[in-house]
Amino acid sequence: MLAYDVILARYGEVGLKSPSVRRRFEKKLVHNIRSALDCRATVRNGRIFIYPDNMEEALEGLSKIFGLVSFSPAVTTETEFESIEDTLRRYTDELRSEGLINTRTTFAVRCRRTGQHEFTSQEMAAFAGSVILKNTGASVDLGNPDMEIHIEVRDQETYIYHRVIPGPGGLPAGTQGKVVALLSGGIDSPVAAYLMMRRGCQVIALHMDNTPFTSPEARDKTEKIAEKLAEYSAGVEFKFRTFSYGEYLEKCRESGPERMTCVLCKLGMYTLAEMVAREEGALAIVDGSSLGQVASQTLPNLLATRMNVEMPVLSPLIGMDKVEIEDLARKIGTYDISIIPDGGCSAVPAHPSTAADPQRVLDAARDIDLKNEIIRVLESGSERIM
Ligand SMILES: Nc1ncnc2c1ncn2[C@@H]1O[C@H](COP(=O)(O)OP(=O)(O)OP(=O)(O)O)[C@@H](O)[C@H]1O
Repeated sequence: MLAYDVILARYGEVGLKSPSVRRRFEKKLVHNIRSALDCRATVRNGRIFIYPDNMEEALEGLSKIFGLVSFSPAVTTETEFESIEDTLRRYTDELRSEGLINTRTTFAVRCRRTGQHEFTSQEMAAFAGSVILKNTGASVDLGNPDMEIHIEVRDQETYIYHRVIPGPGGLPAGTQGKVVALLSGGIDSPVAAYLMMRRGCQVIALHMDNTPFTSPEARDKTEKIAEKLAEYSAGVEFKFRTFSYGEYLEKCRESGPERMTCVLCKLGMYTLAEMVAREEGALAIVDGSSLGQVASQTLPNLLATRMNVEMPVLSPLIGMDKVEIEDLARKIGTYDISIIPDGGCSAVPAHPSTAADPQRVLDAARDIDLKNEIIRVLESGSERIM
């Protein structure tokens, strides 16, 4: 492998902020990178320079740092024609031995420059191009090359790289405040939590354990999903709390209309989520609803299940198709855990209500003494797993 000594990382939206917000975001981004990789990292002129001990591990780690648009492992050399020529020769020798460049391939040099130099960017690109051409026999194609080789001249140091690895985008974790994310063992809610984390939120993941209506596998799965999500939270605490919810669900079945069991279950969840959010200093609730996907996610039911809460309930998947959600779940690594069979929930009635009438839901909530039941769930305490 090439003897890379630094990673140049780029950030997008952070760069659009006002100078003071930008400084705060940059600081957080660097803090998160250092926590993930345990290495030196600094910001200079709109780039983050990262000096890891283990390059491959670092590249893997950076793919989970929100706020990064892309990053490139690079070789540093002095801004002298001789050193650049020498380094380019070694660099392209290595590319040749990896089969990435040869007499049948085309390349282009892209040069960027900051600082005062006695050459222009075009002159440097032309110089580098002629070195590469001589060393590899590859030909130049500026319009549609097989490979781009980048030369970034920054004052007295020059960086050479050819890989530009896409980052996850978004905003640095921990810059947008806290949310409580309702996490089931299903495919959707982990993706919803991930999307809010990508927008910079700190997540308190909340799981209602529906034992005896659900199996121990359902809870174990959710714990594994939480562990996976926590990988995207370097530099920021990720909490996972579970509450025993089975007794409340039993009360819904006993004292509520059968068809409304799922609606009352969800109404209770959002009610509990809001109480936990107040305890945790969170300002919103996140769930994995996607309009019309299942019986509980019709517009009337979305309205009925949120009637008790004042905080915004954010549903980042609301307009997404199942296939899109599944693709994202695969990409972030939660899909394979979510599809482990767990037996589902045995409290679901044969014909769940798909268009619950708000007034009837409120009446049913009163009949089962929902608020007090949920306060009891809250007071019986949660298990903090992470
Ligand atoms: N046991 C639970 N604990 C915490 N949150 C839950 C639980 N069950 C459901 N939720 C939340 O309610 C949302 C809607 O759940 P519902 O069962 O209607 O849909 P779903 O398509 O099965 O969702 P998912 O795929 O996320 O499980 C979920 O996306 C999740 O955010």
